[in-house]
Amino acid sequence: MLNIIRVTSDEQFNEVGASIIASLLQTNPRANLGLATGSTPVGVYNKLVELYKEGSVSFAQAHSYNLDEYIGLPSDHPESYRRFMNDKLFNHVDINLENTHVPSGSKEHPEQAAKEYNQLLDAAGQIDLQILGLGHNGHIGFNEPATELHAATHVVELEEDTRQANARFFDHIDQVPTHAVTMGMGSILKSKQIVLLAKGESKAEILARALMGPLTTQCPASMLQTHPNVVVIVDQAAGELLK
Ligand SMILES: N[C@@H]1[C@@H](O)[C@H](O)[C@@H](COP(=O)(O)O)O[C@@H]1O
Repeated sequence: MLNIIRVTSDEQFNEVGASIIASLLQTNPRANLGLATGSTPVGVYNKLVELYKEGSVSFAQAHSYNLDEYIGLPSDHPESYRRFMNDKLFNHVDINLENTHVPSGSKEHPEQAAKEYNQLLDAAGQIDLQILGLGHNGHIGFNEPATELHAATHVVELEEDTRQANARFFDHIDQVPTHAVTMGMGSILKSKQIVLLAKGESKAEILARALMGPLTTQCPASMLQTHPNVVVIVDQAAGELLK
C-alpha cells in the first residue's frame, strides 16, 4: 500500500522524514535502519542530527545497512558512500560505528564483497525501515533498469545517465566509477516499511511512472507498488504528475 505524504517546504520534507525514523527508534531502539545516499536524504539526516542533539532520539542500539557503494573509491574518498554517511549522519549521532554497514567497494574482489554483504543482510533478518531516493531512470539503490532485476546484493554496471547525474559531485565525469555494489530488489522489498523520498521537478515524471505506471523491470521503483507498506514523501514539484 502506498501512502503519499505531500509537503510544501523543504523544512517540512525533512521534518516528516526524520520524524518517521525517530518514532521508530523511540519504539524500537534496536531497529535495523536501511539508509540511502544521494542529495535527497541529506536534509532528513541533518534534521535527525538536530533531534539527537535535542535529546529526542538515540541511535545507540540501532543498526544500519546502506543500499549501495561505488566500486573502486577508497572508503575515505569524499564521494564514497561510507564517507557520505559518516559525514552526514554517523559522526554526529551516538550510533556505534561498528553497527553501521555500507557495502565494500573493493576493486579487487567486488563479487566477494557483494556476497558478504548479502550474508550480512541475511543474518540481520529484516530491515525495519528502508529509506530510498529515486534515480531519474527509476533506479532504487543502484538497481538500474534492465530486462532482469536481481534479488540479492550484486555488482552492477552504472548507466551513463546515472554517471552523468552523479558527476556533479566529482570534478569530472571520468572520475565517476563505472560500477557499484547494490542491495538487490529482494532485500529492499523484504523491508517492513519503505520510505521513498522524492523532491524537485526533475523527479516528477519518473515518480509518476514508478507509482502509477506498469510494473516493469525497466523502472525498478515500480516494484514498490507490490509492497504492503510504502510511505512516499514528495514536495509539490515532484508530486505534480501524481493524481
Ligand atoms: N545510488 C544513489 C541512489 O540511492 C539515489 O537514490 C539516487 C538519487 O539521488 P538524488 O537524491 O541525489 O537525486 O542517486 C544515487 O545514484
